[in-house]
Amino acid sequence: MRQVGYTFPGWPPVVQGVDWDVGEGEFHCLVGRSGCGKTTLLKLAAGLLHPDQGHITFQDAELRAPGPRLGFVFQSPTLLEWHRVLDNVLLPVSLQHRPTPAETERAQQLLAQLGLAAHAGHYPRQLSGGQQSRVALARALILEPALLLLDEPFAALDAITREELQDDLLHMCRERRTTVLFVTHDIAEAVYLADRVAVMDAGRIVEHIGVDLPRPRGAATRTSEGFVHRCAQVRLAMHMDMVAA
Ligand SMILES: Nc1ncnc2c1ncn2[C@@H]1O[C@H](COP(=O)(O)OP(=O)(O)OP(=O)(O)O)[C@@H](O)[C@H]1O
Repeated sequence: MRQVGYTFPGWPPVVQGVDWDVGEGEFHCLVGRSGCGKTTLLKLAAGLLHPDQGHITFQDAELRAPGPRLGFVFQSPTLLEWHRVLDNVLLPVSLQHRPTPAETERAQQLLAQLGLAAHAGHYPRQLSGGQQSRVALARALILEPALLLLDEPFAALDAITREELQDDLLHMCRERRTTVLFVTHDIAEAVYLADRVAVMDAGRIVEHIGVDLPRPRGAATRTSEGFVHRCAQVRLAMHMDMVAA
């Protein structure tokens, strides 16, 4: 992104002067206070909104090509209640053509990887919140997106389920070398997941913080000195030290 800006008509600018480079296969988290413009920036990245200043370019040939090479996971799972879990996962395929046996097999594999093999024939209302979030993740991955965009996908979950899903997400994305932009207001979540954390304030990215903690990450990461140090660095960039004072 180069000098990207966006203004809703009749309102002050929501995103201003954003420069953001995301390398192929990297995991970037975007943190910031409520209302600072994170979702709007993610929608710009997804092409759901178009910048009225600056530009966004994809160097990855797959993303430049036409077609759905981009996956999106929203804060609520947004599953279709009248479709079974397997059909929800296959929805992006069904919108294009009747799923082939190979695609159905792939959906089943994704569900199995996310611990949901036994739930393929269930309806969303028969699942817990965490299970529904996993289905939404499988649906976003079914077309093997080169870029995955997630907007606070685990915000409504309890702490343990959330940590499990963070590990699932990391594992699935590393395996596929998916490039990820993940919006959260949870600093620990951002540091645990990311290669880089972008800190946003009042429509601008005020700092990009590299997170060089070793991978694969796990329980030991969350209590390591490096992790605590990086969290403190992000807090400082968000001026949360002043709030605490
Ligand atoms: N359709 C709209 N029209 C006018 N203003 C909008 C519209 N959508 C969002 N805004 C404003 O843009 C600003 C940024 O909103 P955005 O949803 O991007 O913030 P956010 O950082 O994702 O917030 P949160 O963490 O609470 O989800 C807010 O002040 C919001 O009121």
